[in-house]
Amino acid sequence: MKIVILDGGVLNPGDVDWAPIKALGDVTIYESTNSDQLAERSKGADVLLTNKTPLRKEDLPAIEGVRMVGILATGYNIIDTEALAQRGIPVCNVVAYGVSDVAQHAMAMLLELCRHTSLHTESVKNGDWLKSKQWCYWKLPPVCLEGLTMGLIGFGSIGRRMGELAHAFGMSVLANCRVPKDPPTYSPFAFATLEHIICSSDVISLHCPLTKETKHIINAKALSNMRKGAILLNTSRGPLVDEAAAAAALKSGQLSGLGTDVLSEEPPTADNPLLSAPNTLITPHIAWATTRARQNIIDLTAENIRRWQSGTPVNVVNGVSNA
Ligand SMILES: NC(=O)C1=CN([C@@H]2O[C@H](COP(=O)(O)OP(=O)(O)OC[C@H]3O[C@@H](n4cnc5c(N)ncnc54)[C@H](O)[C@@H]3O)[C@@H](O)[C@H]2O)C=CC1
Ligand SMILES: O=C(O)C(=O)CO
Repeated sequence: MKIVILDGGVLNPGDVDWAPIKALGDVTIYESTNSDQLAERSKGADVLLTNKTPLRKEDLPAIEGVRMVGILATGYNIIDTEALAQRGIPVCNVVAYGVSDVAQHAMAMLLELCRHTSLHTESVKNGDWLKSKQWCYWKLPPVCLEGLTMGLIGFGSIGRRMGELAHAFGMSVLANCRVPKDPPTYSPFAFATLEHIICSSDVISLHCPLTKETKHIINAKALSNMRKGAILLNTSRGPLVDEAAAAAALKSGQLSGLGTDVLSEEPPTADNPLLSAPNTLITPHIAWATTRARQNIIDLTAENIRRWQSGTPVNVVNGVSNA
């Protein structure tokens, strides 16, 4: 079996082990691949693996002969899954490889937005404490999470873990997802409509996939309906948020902070409005990138390929059960 990894460079710069995938056949690993290189590199491949290299309808002729596509990630918005389904090509993603990893990243941004540790460390190192007339000073008062409400949009693997972390910090938790079921045992917790979450949460954290329905789920209207001074967290996908509207809300104080690990374009262009927005933390899509989570992706992808090969595919996101 010939397996081609189109963009293995980010997933494995050398600190995790491709062995579980290499054990399955003849594996070729490319750092990254652009659309012009797709046809040549996919030639003869049975399995194509991509992390963020798009596979759109117009790319289908270039991947003629490929029998299975694996995404080295959970989110699969870079792939036209329907077009691949029409060709009978199953697309499998990696589920729950780094649930705590992503939730902890969202929580790290929330804590930084509430406790301002970097802001104050920078101020102290710049000499402000030496010059202070008082034994203590602050540039912004710290905020305590206990008693506040966390609104989760998306309550799958990561959203649920985020709910547990929020609960551990003494927050009430509201959650919205497509099919509300299996409520957690902690309290206070409630499933809620999107509208209710928008207007009743102190912190809103996004954990749903990017789809036609969720694009700009946080738009100017949603932002204006939020509590004054709410905090927004996005570790899912950049286009869930209308970035121009979010930047305006940060400038006006309608949002008191934004923590985002993702942007609408990655890498961003210099004119992205969030790059200059106040009270905004931006990390370069690294919530998933612990070594343990990246090794999990490799191990679970190998299992996806094995299951597909044996005729009992799992984690198929486009309904094609065999090829
Ligand atoms: N920043 C990073 O490094 C990472 C980001 N992600 C992103 O996080 C997202 C969530 O991951 P998981 O929790 O593992 O996925 P999951 O599939 O377990 O959960 C997704 C949840 O979103 C809900 N959902 C779907 N459409 C919705 C809608 N229109 N409105 C409200 N809820 C909706 C589903 O019902 C489900 O509860 C992924 O789709 C991916 O985009 C995932 C891993 C790493
Ligand atoms: O797994 C995902 O969806 C990520 O965003 C990391 O690649």
